Amino acid sequence: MSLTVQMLGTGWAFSKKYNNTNALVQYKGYNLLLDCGFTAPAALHELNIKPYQIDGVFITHLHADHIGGLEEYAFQMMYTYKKKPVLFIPTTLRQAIWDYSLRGGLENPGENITSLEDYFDVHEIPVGVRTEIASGFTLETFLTKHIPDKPSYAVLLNDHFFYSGDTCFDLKLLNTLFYQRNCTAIFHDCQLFNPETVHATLDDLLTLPLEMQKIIYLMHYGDNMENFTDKIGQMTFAKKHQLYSFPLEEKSIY
Ligand SMILES: O=c1ccn([C@@H]2O[C@@H]3COP(=O)(O)O[C@H]3[C@H]2O)c(=O)[nH]1
Ligand SMILES: [Zn+2]
Ligand SMILES: [Zn+2]
Repeated sequence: MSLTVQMLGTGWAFSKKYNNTNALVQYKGYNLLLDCGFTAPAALHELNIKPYQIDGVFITHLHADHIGGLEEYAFQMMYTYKKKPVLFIPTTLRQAIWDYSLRGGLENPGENITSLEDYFDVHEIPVGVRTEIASGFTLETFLTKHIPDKPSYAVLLNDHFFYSGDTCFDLKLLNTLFYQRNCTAIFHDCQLFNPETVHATLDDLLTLPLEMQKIIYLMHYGDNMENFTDKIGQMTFAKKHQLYSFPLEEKSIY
């Protein structure tokens, strides 16, 4: 079986060219959306993908380029398609995503709509626990070094496909993924300028061994990406809308 990835966008938070870095991952017929930023509804429309074709959404953290499209998604699914979508949310983000991000727009006391569960079939994901989200499809989260005291998570699918979300350079995690967990694909955020702020810089990623670079796909990059196409070593720039396919063995938590 293969896992396929299609990036709805590959840009940084302020990109005006590449959309938000959000990904549609398909495995055994299950469509998982990794993050749903403010450009995601338009990006899905660009790909002629309807909201109801998504089987579940996973959220890495609460920045708008990762959750800003959830209000439209929630309203569309409730009022247009009359379906309750699945939301996979790291346990530590479950209350905050409602109280501090979605409640203002989604709460409707007059209709007794007062919680995240009124819109979503909510599945909390405990960090570091390999969780089966669909038959043979497992998801495991890692706390990333992004904004101090604001939890942000990376995700590992079926032990082999890693998606960084937003993180600073974390050599220890990358070594664990590559040498111990035998990762075969690493989609990683990449800040094209120095010094490091709250994302891994290209210069830091270029210090990685070449055999690791060969499986790294760079995303969450600036609009000046085209100035760097010959400056990324053995790594690859992930491109918006391109389909990437990775063979995966079946995984179960049993
Ligand atoms: O301490 C901070 C907090 C934020 N920021 C910027 O705001 C952006 C928010 O989305 P993002 O996480 O994709 O990227 C972040 C950075 O571009 C920053 O440079 N330093
Ligand atoms: Zn971001
Ligand atoms: Zn962020």
